[in-house]
Amino acid sequence: MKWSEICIHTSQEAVDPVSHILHESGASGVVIEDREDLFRERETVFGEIYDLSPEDYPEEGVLVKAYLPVNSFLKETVDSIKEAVNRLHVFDIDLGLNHVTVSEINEEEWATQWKKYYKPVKVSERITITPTWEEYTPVRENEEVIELDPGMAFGTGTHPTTVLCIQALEKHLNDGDTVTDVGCGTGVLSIASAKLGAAKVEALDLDEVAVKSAEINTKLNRVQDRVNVRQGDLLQDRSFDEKKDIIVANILAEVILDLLPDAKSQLKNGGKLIVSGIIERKRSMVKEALQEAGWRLAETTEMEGWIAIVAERP
Ligand SMILES: C[S@@+](CC[C@H](N)C(=O)[O-])C[C@H]1O[C@@H](n2cnc3c(N)ncnc32)[C@H](O)[C@@H]1O
Repeated sequence: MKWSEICIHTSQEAVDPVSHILHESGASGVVIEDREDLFRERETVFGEIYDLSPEDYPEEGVLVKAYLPVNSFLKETVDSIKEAVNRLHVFDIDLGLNHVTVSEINEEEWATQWKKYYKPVKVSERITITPTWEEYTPVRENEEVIELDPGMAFGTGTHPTTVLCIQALEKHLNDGDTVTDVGCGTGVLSIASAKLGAAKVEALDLDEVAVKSAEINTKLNRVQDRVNVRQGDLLQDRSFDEKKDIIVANILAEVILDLLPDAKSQLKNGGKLIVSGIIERKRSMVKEALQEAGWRLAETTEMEGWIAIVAERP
């Protein structure tokens, strides 16, 4: 997986709200570089001497840095961070230079760093996701564990949009259902579907790196007999003749709108469409499009500014 560093040059006054915005946007940790730290009197801990280097600090103001995974949501995430920071003006908060830069982190340097933040996570009542390098023993009777090696594809399984989709699958998927996972990334939603009882899952993604990753992960989780992974664009792959009980798509709002006509023709009567990847601002756009096309809205859920919608085929 690739990571981006987002660096916001701001004022001392804005450090807390800016850090909060970054955390809310999914950053695993925030680094604060404040020049005043160079001159602050400090206590030493067990004889440790703080040796701060002035060149690591800005001439004025404070740098607040955070790390975000490079994925198809990165641009949207950065745009919404900028918007949220700009809105702090409304509260009369001085934003200082308010200069935002985004840069990609050298993967090798970062490779060992980010693994520290990626631990087993319980994402729903039944599903826990754990990276392959962590030892994890289930603690509940009906717990299902998904082991993932995200590599370069999207989907550590912990992004709010993925979590919302897994929770929706847990609620709406019945034993023996058939599922199509559009934009499967690491295959996390296909694997979750199989573990929750799906009889057959078609997983597709445009990106060949994602397809490889999903193939590896389905084998790792021993569900390859029920999950068929292939490279494909949306639902335009006509080889999926059989109508499905569920279509799940964690893609951007605009792509979801393109998907609606095909989803309708490829779902059984009463079949469910689970979509996420929708930021709050685009919630009504997607809802209106679904309603106009006759879909019945069954459920809308929200996590950290992201929305998931479950709709029933008209
Ligand atoms: C946000 S990721 C979701 C990955 C995974 N399903 C999850 O929930 O973690 C979106 C995925 O959709 C794929 N994608 C984007 N547009 C697509 C399209 N038109 N057809 C198929 N896949 C697409 C991307 O390559 C990416 O892997």
